[in-house]
Amino acid sequence: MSRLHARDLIMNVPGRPDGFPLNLALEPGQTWGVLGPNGAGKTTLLHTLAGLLPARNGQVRLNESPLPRMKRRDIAQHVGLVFQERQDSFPATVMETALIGRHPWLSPWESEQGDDQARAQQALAALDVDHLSDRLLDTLSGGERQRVAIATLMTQDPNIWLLDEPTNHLDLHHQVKVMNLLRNQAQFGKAVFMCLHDLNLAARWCSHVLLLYTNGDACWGAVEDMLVPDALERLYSQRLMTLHANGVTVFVPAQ
Ligand SMILES: Nc1ncnc2c1ncn2[C@@H]1O[C@H](COP(=O)(O)OP(=O)(O)OP(=O)(O)O)[C@@H](O)[C@H]1O
Repeated sequence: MSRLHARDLIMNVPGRPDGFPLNLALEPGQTWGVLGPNGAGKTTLLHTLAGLLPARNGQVRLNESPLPRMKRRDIAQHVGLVFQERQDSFPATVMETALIGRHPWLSPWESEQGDDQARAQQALAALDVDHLSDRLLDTLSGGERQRVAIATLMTQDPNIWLLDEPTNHLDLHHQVKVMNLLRNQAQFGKAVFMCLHDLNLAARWCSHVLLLYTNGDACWGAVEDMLVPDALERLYSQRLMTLHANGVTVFVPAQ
């Protein structure tokens, strides 16, 4: 089990005042949704939590160790990140890409073993891309590539999963499949923290929500306390209609 803790964290969004410091811990079993308008700092926050960007103030601690004092490989054994944008510099097959997830667990000259292959195979199957194992990544559709990226994170098997808009490019069936998979991972002890633009996915699949405002304000808590129409309308500068169907609350933008 791992715990990632943002302590008085001010992320470094260029040109923006400090805003509200974040004090939150990602605990095993939790599924967090980070919501906010374009430019609010969601990606910046994810990269700061992964130790890829320095904080302007405050700290990110992994099991009480400040991230900047840790080796990248040690961080990668606990924390994994699915990026919003991917640049694949080298031609690689789907299987080779998934196996990159094992690198934090291998010594520098060690190659992947049968167990690593089995993990990658299992992850690709869980994301319905195992039939594409031998295909070059740059021949895949957007949704297939997104599912390979999530399978690579699953192959890495960190305790803390950070995902930047994991349902980007996915059809409805795969949105549901991926959100179920993420929630299952949390139920097995992972902590999941993901940026989302879809309020309804957050409402149905997240246990906790962080609202990030463009001016640096932030608030967070249990999903039922955070997804209230007034707060969401202020967040997006957009009027919403709230509907109830089959015991589910649905938010729809008013015209
Ligand atoms: N290198 C940079 N130089 C200048 N501004 C930057 C840089 N990187 C990010 N920003 C700005 O910081 C702000 C936050 O960006 P970030 O990508 O974190 O937003 P976001 O909430 O993830 O947005 P989106 O919903 O559009 O993905 C944006 O206004 C962006 O233009």
